[in-house]
Amino acid sequence: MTVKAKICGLTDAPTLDAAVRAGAGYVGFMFFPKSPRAVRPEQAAPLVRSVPEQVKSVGVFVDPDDTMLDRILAEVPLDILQLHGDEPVDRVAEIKAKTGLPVMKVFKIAEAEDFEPARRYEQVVDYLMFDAKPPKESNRPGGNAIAFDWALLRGQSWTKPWFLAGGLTADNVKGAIKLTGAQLVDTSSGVEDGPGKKSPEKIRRFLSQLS
Ligand SMILES: O=C(O)c1ccccc1NCC(=O)[C@H](O)[C@H](O)COP(=O)(O)O
Repeated sequence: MTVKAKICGLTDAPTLDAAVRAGAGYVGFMFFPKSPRAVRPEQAAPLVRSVPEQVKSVGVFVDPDDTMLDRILAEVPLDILQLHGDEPVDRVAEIKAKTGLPVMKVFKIAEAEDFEPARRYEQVVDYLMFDAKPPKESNRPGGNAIAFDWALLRGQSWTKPWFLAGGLTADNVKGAIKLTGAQLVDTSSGVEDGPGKKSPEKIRRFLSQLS
């Protein structure tokens, strides 16, 4: 199976186009206002509508309430909801039932025991994502350009598809895949010239490493 990538934190048509043309399987849009990659619903809507059917549009949320989900989903035709906050398992199940959309739950990893909660969510979610635990000083739970110790994933098996995320770049993604066996990878900072400034060239370089 070819490894598929999610390019996260897209905010404009040129970089979305670069990701789609270079073969991204998933494209991500940030609905966390403190993120340097945040998009407003009216900004995201035309971008998501332009995405071809074979590429999945992922909305990234941090502990969203129903009002926020209703408002954004009324405008933006997302395919998958990525939950990047501290959503408990029953809230994740509620969001999935309420929206009818596949959900991806993110687990922030620094040591082996950080995988344990994922076992409780496995039956409920459609995808898992393993990302690095954010540094204490960060004002966001993801998109921090930090990798965790990928060796922690060795020997683990999961019943749902899972993404490897955190600090992935064109220079390290091949090694990360080799070490972990990941079939799905995610990057944001690694394809930027600065926080929130996606680079079409870096997106193409990253995706070229997967073929
Ligand atoms: O990217 C953000 O600003 C962000 C903010 C709050 C929650 C999640 C966020 N990003 C989600 C992603 O899926 C990122 O791609 C993932 O954390 C990896 O980021 P990076 O280490 O920058 O590649």
